Amino acid sequence: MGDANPFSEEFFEARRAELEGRVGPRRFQHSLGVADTAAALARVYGADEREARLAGLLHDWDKGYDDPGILARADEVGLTLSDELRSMPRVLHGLTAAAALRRDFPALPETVLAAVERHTLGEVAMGDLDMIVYIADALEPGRTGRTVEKLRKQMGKVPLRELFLEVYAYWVRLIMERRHPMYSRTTEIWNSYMPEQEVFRTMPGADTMPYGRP
Ligand SMILES: Nc1ncnc2c1ncn2[C@@H]1O[C@H](COP(=O)(O)OP(=O)(O)O)[C@@H](O)[C@H]1O
Repeated sequence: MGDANPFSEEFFEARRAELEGRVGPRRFQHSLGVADTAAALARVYGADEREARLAGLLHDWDKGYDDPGILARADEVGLTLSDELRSMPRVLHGLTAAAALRRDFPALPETVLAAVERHTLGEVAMGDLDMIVYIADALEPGRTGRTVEKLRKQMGKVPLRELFLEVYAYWVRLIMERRHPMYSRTTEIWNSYMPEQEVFRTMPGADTMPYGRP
């Protein structure tokens, strides 16, 4: 089963049914919305639709755990967490899901697992699929609000990376408005997409990871 072709309809349907038992009904509907939105974005931006649909379906695979549960899950799947991440259980489900899915379904491509892993906090040097799932998580039809509606209208109209940065900035604003703690690497991640950093990276002899290696 773990070796089944991850792009078959059987695999998708089996994970869909399993997901329904892992998360509540709203989260399940959200996941289906993210799968569809990610596939639509992949079509528009020239990425692999099947990978996008699958990563969208699986991104909240571990969202059903409560705070102590997700910390236990992190231990169970062998993650080594910094003290900071251990203090932020709400951001861990993508990291644990990627590790658990890699273990339980070894045929899943790393590109899909990376998109699942990065869907909450983002990362430096994200690929198209990573950005697509990050955006789809925020803009699937179940998400509401003026900013979401404005951003949704930009799907397919602005370059993928521009849309990703708009969505990332929207999330950072939300976290600040809600007075939630901000992951300390958020600035590093944001800066890595700024044009100044791109220029820096292309300079001969420049360290391509000026903020240190992950
Ligand atoms: N850079 C960040 N720093 C701290 N918390 C974050 C960051 N990005 C997202 N979060 C928080 O992580 C939680 C889970 O995010 P996510 O999985 O994307 O959203 P959702 O649960 O709405 O699908 C949210 O509470 C969000 O505010």
